[in-house]
Amino acid sequence: MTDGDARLTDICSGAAGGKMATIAEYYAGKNVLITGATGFMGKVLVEKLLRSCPEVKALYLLVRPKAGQSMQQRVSDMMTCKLFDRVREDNPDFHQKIIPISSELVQPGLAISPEDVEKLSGCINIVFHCAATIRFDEPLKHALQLNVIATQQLLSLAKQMHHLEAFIHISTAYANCNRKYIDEVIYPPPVEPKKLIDSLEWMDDGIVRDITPRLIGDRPNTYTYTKALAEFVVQQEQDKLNIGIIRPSIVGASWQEPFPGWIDNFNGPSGVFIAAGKGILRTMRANNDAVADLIPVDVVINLTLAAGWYTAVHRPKSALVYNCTTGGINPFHWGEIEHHVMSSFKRNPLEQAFRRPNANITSNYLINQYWILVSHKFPALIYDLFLRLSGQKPQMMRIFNRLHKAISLLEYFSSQDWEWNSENLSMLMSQLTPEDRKVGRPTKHAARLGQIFNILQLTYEPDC
Ligand SMILES: CCCCCCCCCCCCCCCCCC(=O)SCCNC(=O)CCNC(=O)[C@H](O)C(C)(C)COP(=O)(O)OP(=O)(O)OC[C@H]1O[C@@H](n2cnc3c(N)ncnc32)[C@H](O)[C@@H]1OP(=O)(O)O
Ligand SMILES: NC(=O)C1=CN([C@@H]2O[C@H](COP(=O)(O)OP(=O)(O)OC[C@H]3O[C@@H](n4cnc5c(N)ncnc54)[C@H](OP(=O)(O)O)[C@@H]3O)[C@@H](O)[C@H]2O)C=CC1
Repeated sequence: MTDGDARLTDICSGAAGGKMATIAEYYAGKNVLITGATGFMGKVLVEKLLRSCPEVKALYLLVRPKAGQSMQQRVSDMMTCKLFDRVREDNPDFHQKIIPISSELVQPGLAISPEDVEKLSGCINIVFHCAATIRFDEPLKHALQLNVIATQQLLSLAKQMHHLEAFIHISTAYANCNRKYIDEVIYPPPVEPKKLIDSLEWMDDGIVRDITPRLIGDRPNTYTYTKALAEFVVQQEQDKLNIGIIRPSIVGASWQEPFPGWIDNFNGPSGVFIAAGKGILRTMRANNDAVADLIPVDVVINLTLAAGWYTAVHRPKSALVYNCTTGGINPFHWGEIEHHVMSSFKRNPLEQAFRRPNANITSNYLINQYWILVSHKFPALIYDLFLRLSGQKPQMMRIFNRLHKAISLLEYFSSQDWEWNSENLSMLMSQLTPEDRKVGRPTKHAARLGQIFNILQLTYEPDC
């Protein structure tokens, strides 16, 4: 076991002997309900609970059938991933603790059978709500359905749970990105969610599309808008439930757990890095000096489990919000990221690159447009011409069009920075042992090493 492993295990075992139940002791014998368990963060949460809190009683996962696969098949496939190798080594029968429950979150009653509702009501102790649509181009009606209405329905189910001790909602640090300084409070919603839900119900998709920019106002997309509304609906239940809200910033590959560099998607910066490494992306609008608030997924999940424990044990009077960000502690800037990414790919080139990697960021709109023309569109045209002449189907312009759409949605986040207060996070850390604290909040050196790991040692499991 490495030094890092020992410390990361301690976050769940409270090795320094706190007065109250340690985190692993707390989760022992508990039944946990998780939504979004097949997603990026959900999988890491399931793995971490099974590995570091081995006495947990059972994990009930709300899963839908998808792409012709039953929910059981999807969960079985997920458990064969490399991500679960360490759990498998420790306990080959770990799958016995996983109980998939069929659920489609955008259906009435979450499409959970009455028998399952009864079962969950009688046994669940902690709920982790991770499911959401994280697409920046999601039509408002669907984003509202999943991020807000499904959250309301899950809260209704939670209120029926006789032994519920904590409800942990995963939000995003960017739910209030229309503000420059973001405190650990729930801000008044841009609109009363009920009024919006009632009005959108009768509108057809075309009308909703037309009024979406007016509704979302100074937020960049339907994702951040609906996540802000979701926080408000969660807060409405704070008198009846013990609630914790986690707001991670940009979640990247794992720093250490269960091994460095694990990721299952090309969302956000990861897709940009790969496009740069392949020599496709040569220019992007980003501010060199703006903070790149990246946080490794394992750090977010450690905090999430710690927040579940704290919420259940301390039962705070009102919902506690945890801004789970790195900028205030270990500021890392987009300019530095560019430098690390490019030097990593120069030392370790990716296979089958389109061109030699050479990406630059600029905050200047016109300079960026110039390089898009010269370094993206012109080479794509030439390459497509070559493909046509050699009897093949042109494809490069199509790839660039998709890339331009993706980066146009991301530029809002790379061109400015935000300041997040993280007092509740500090308070939570102070409740942990000194060793645990090091783990939950990486040192400056570790955070930078984490970034380099994330770039050099990515283990993509896209079909996991
Ligand atoms: C050189 C150094 C440069 C340094 C500067 C870097 C700056 C980066 C700045 C990033 C800032 C990100 C901020 C995020 C903040 C919010 C965090 C959260 O709360 S929530 C979390 C944040 N949420 C998000 O990040 C969601 C953002 N993503 C979206 O909204 C959509 O994916 C889409 C609209 C971009 C594309 O829609 P659509 O055209 O329908 O396409 P599909 O979705 O169906 O995917 C098609 C294929 O493209 C792949 N791919 C996906 N994304 C990217 C990418 N960024 N790029 C490249 N590729 C990408 C995808 O894997 C798939 O591959 P395959 O299976 O075909 O092989
Ligand atoms: N990734 C990031 O950078 C950040 C994420 N967050 C938040 O963290 C949470 C998890 O994000 P992440 O893991 O990245 O997202 P993913 O897109 O990887 O996972 C989303 C999960 O939600 C499930 N889901 C979506 N629609 C439905 C539905 N109709 N019924 C049932 N389940 C559904 C998906 O299931 P299925 O497999 O069936 O599609 C999947 O398990 C979200 O709340 C997000 O807002 C916050 C900050 C940053």
